[in-house]
Amino acid sequence: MSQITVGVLALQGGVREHVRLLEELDARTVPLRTPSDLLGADGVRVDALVLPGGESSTIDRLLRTFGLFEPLREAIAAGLPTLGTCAGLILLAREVLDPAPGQHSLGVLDVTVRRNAFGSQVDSAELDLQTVDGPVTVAFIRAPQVVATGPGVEVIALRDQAIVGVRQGAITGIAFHPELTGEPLFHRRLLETASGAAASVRSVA
Ligand SMILES: NC(=O)CC[C@H](N)C(=O)O
Repeated sequence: MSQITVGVLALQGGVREHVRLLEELDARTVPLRTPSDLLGADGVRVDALVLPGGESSTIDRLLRTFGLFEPLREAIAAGLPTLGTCAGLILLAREVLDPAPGQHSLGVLDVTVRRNAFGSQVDSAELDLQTVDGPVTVAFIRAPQVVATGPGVEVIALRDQAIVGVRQGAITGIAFHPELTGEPLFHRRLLETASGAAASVRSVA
């Protein structure tokens, strides 16, 4: 398998832990801050994307300030394999029930989310969850919850009855942080999806 290059959105939030986990899985990573980090002369320069946790309204504002909002939205909508964690899930969502004033989202994942759904700043927890791909140990930090899903969206993880992980095509959104516990399942999946996508592009070329 040729090496996969993952663009990690690096405007704000928990970037380093994603980079470490991806590199442990033999991926190459590039920090994304500007449109030219994402787009080269021949199109999108990365095979996959990670949108990390942090503060979704801040990341949204910086995306628009740096002119990256629209290129990122187009690349994901066109099928670039993407993993969004926590604030990254909020950024992907079609609808945010309780946005900060002026907060936008990319609208590429057909879900409605509620921010800070499990309590406030003090609500941080390391939990064992069942997912469709097996058990994981992950961290929740001021996590959102998915409160509605569109028809093409598969639920991949629940916390009690709350939806905390979803997949739609090549997009995965999770409300929690696997990178903080070193849980590789979701990043491994992202790399597998990206290598499948790269192989199918090569076979039609
Ligand atoms: N850990 C996180 O990413 C928290 C997300 C934060 N509550 C937000 O609304 O953006």
